[in-house]
Amino acid sequence: MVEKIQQTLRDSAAMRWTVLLLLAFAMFCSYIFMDILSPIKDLMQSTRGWDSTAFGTMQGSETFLNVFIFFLIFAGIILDKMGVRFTAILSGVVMLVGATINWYAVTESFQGSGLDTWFTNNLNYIPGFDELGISPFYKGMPASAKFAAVGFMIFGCGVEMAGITVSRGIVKWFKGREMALAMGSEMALARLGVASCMIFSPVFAKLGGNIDVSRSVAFGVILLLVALIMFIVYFFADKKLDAQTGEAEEKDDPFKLSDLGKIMSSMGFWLVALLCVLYYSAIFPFQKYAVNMLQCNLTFNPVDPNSFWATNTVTIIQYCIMLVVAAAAFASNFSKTKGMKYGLLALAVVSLIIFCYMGYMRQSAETIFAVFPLLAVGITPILGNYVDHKGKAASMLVIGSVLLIICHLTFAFILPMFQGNAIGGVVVAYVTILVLGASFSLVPASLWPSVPKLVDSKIIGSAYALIFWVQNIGLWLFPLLIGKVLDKTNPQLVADLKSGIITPEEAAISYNYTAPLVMLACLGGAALILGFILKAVDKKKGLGLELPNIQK
Ligand SMILES: C[C@H](NC(=O)[C@@H](N)CCCCN)C(=O)O
Repeated sequence: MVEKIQQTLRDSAAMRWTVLLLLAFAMFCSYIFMDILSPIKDLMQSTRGWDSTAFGTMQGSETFLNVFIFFLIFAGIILDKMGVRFTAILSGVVMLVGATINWYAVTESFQGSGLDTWFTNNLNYIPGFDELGISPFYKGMPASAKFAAVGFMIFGCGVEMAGITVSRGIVKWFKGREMALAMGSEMALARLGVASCMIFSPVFAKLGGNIDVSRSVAFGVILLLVALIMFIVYFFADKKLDAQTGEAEEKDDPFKLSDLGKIMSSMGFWLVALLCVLYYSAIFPFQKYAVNMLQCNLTFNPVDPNSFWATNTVTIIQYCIMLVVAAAAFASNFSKTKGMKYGLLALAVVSLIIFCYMGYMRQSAETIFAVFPLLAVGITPILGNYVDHKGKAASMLVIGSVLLIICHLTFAFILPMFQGNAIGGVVVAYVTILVLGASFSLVPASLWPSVPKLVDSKIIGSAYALIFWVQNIGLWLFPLLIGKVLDKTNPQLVADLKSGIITPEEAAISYNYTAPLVMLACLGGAALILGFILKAVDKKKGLGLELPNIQK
């Protein structure tokens, strides 16, 4: 009997976790590309002429095809029909194609090319969409931003397809085993990707003293090539598993259009889906502006370019410290003794303090914001473990929403009060970002494992595709809205920029972010109300959201 169990690849823990590493590393690379331009919004404005509206429209385009052409729903069908390994490779190729277009759009060679002229004169609107005000292009949008948006739209199809494929891949390899931990670990690595891009994207853009934003994007493209290689290696491992088990791919859990009806009739599902779109709309779109928001609100004293703190060696040291924080916090989940656990946590905390101190000494908004996903790396698996053993998922959704509101309001009203106070501003920024990081661990760690409690296990794939689709509506709308609100609520700055009174460099770091931040806090408020409704529905209908995943 034991011999028979040992026969398949997934029965070997080493093999299972190696497969998870392949999938998670592919997602790590994709999350790096997703936010590659976020920490260099100011450089996009000063070197490519992308104002906040152009930046926001380009960033929001990532989800356009998923939302309006229903690509995510098709992705679910492709995943069912063709299986995990085919879809993984397809998503890798789609991401790479989109990213390459995106890269070309921001290169020097695009400037003045035939494509530049064509995009300047064309694609000023999409009939039908423009009338509704939902076009990813507009008249006057810089050609580079339009072409970059085309690439980012294609990339967006690939990355969301990869998201649902990786989730199903994890289920395939970990079902009945450490599935929640595997999902939490995959999310943690994805968050590390965001932290990495916050640190490295500006470094590549400013490498050698001359600014070239396309270098950062090229770095992201290379990583997506690595992601594709990871998926190809996964392909062979997965094929071997199927050969061993004799199973045909994914035939046990097919995606059917009729399943959508079943899912849509579940009130609990809708509450979670709406909470997901509201919460994530206040996080991912914010992530794209956060570095610029800090640049606009904090007073940075220029660091002497010849000093130690201005060198790339410091960047690498700081990144290594970041890895120590992540690894120590992550490993504490697996420690056998209390001494070991607290020792690792103490190491994580001390390293985090050193990381924050270095961010302050470097006077750079990007390294200050990097602690946001970093905290999520450390505590998402810890909270996932808590949900597995103690439950309380609905309560965690409520607490996460409360923290989200507090953080956005602090950024909006308290942080600007510290303008001119270099140390006070950075301390308030760090504390708020860390609390936001805790919120961003509480919600994902409790939201995603709650979905299987709301729908039949046979239609879980369709449920994730649908929830991602609903979420993508917000992820498309809010980057765009933030950009528009920024330009509308800073009319003097926009006018001064147009008339040349201030330079693009000055304009890029002088926005007042109060209005967009209040808008994001309102999203948190709506998520909080839904959280309370969900708790009440859970109590009344016995959905089991507050119960542990692992029943003793
Ligand atoms: C697991 C979850 N992933 C998502 O929500 C994806 N739809 C990625 C969205 C990113 C869009 N820029 C997560 O990362 O918590």
